[in-house]
Amino acid sequence: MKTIMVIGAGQMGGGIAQVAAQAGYSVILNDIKEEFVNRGFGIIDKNLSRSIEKGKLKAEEKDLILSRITKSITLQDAVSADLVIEAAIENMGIKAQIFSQLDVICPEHTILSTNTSSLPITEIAAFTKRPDRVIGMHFMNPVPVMKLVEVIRGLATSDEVYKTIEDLSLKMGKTPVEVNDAPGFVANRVLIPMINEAVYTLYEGIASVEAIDNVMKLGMNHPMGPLALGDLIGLDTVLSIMEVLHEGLGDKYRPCPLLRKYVKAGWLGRKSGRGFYKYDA
Ligand SMILES: CC(=O)CC(=O)SCCNC(=O)CCNC(=O)[C@H](O)C(C)(C)COP(=O)(O)OP(=O)(O)OC[C@H]1O[C@@H](n2cnc3c(N)ncnc32)[C@H](O)[C@@H]1OP(=O)(O)O
Ligand SMILES: NC(=O)C1=CN([C@@H]2O[C@H](COP(=O)(O)OP(=O)(O)OC[C@H]3O[C@@H](n4cnc5c(N)ncnc54)[C@H](OP(=O)(O)O)[C@@H]3O)[C@@H](O)[C@H]2O)C=CC1
Repeated sequence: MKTIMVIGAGQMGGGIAQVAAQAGYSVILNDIKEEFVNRGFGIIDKNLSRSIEKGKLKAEEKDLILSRITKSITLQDAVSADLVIEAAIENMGIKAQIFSQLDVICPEHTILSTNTSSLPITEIAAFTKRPDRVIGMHFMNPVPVMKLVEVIRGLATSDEVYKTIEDLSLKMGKTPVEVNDAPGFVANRVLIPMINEAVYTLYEGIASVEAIDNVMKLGMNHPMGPLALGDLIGLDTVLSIMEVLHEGLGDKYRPCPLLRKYVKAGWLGRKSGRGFYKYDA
């Protein structure tokens, strides 16, 4: 495998492109508009500069890593990809469109993977004529820091494709863990209801934002509180995942009305400058 195309240059796509380039792969970073690709590229540049300041990376290595990343605003560029990692927004309609187009554009050998945080891999695979070459590759946020990749087979995913993705995850410095194709997989089936429950405690006036986060940080040794973590993930993404859990697993996964309200207000967390906390632009 030589060339990896990453679709979606948001916080996840940017992070995935960075670790793939650091692992020595040629990377095509794609988004729908040039300004989004440039924004993703800029964050990678900043992350690498920070690593240089900390003495963890040599200055010349940064240029080499960046030179491996090509910017793209057309899906047609997937024609030269051996692997695609899709990290566009958490929306089945958009993913369906992307996968059906990729299936036409990509050569036969290309593996199509998705970083979806909750949507069924089998359903995404069914939008292609190569379901055996479709797989879930679920990175955690922030990608350069977090070790886990959940690897999720669809019903038809081949053993060869699974093994390739497992090996690639290791080459990217990650630890792959195999999980089954079910709503939210493992990570988000366990994590996101906790965040939703924290929003309910706020909604019901049980404690303030800071108090809720302090309880979980100081009481459970979590590196950040659940509301701050919701802001980091993106409240639109948290809501989308809760909706998938609710639909697939029943009423106990009902999204908190306050979460819906924040998303409707455009308070999406760090990426929009406001969520449960306020952030500098
Ligand atoms: C929704 C899904 O589908 C699945 C998910 O991803 S769920 C979310 C999973 N992620 C988590 O749970 C994250 C929980 N939080 C944490 O682990 C930590 O708070 C954190 C790593 C985000 C920040 O750690 P911290 O100690 O508070 O801050 P800080 O000292 O600034 O950063 C620690 C390191 O991470 C790096 N870092 C922090 N944020 C970063 C980012 N966005 N990109 C790259 N590197 C980052 C820092 O540079 C620093 O690196 P060094 O160790 O090399 O110095
Ligand atoms: N946030 C998280 O903690 C995690 C998220 N994920 C998953 O990763 C994926 C991306 O999430 P995240 O990076 O947080 O989201 P972001 O909103 O940060 O980024 C998504 C990017 O995809 C772009 N995009 C939208 N539609 C298309 C399209 N048709 N083609 C190409 N690019 C498109 C968006 O552009 P625009 O800005 O115009 O919408 C945006 O730049 C989602 O599936 C999410 O569930 C997985 C693990 C963790």
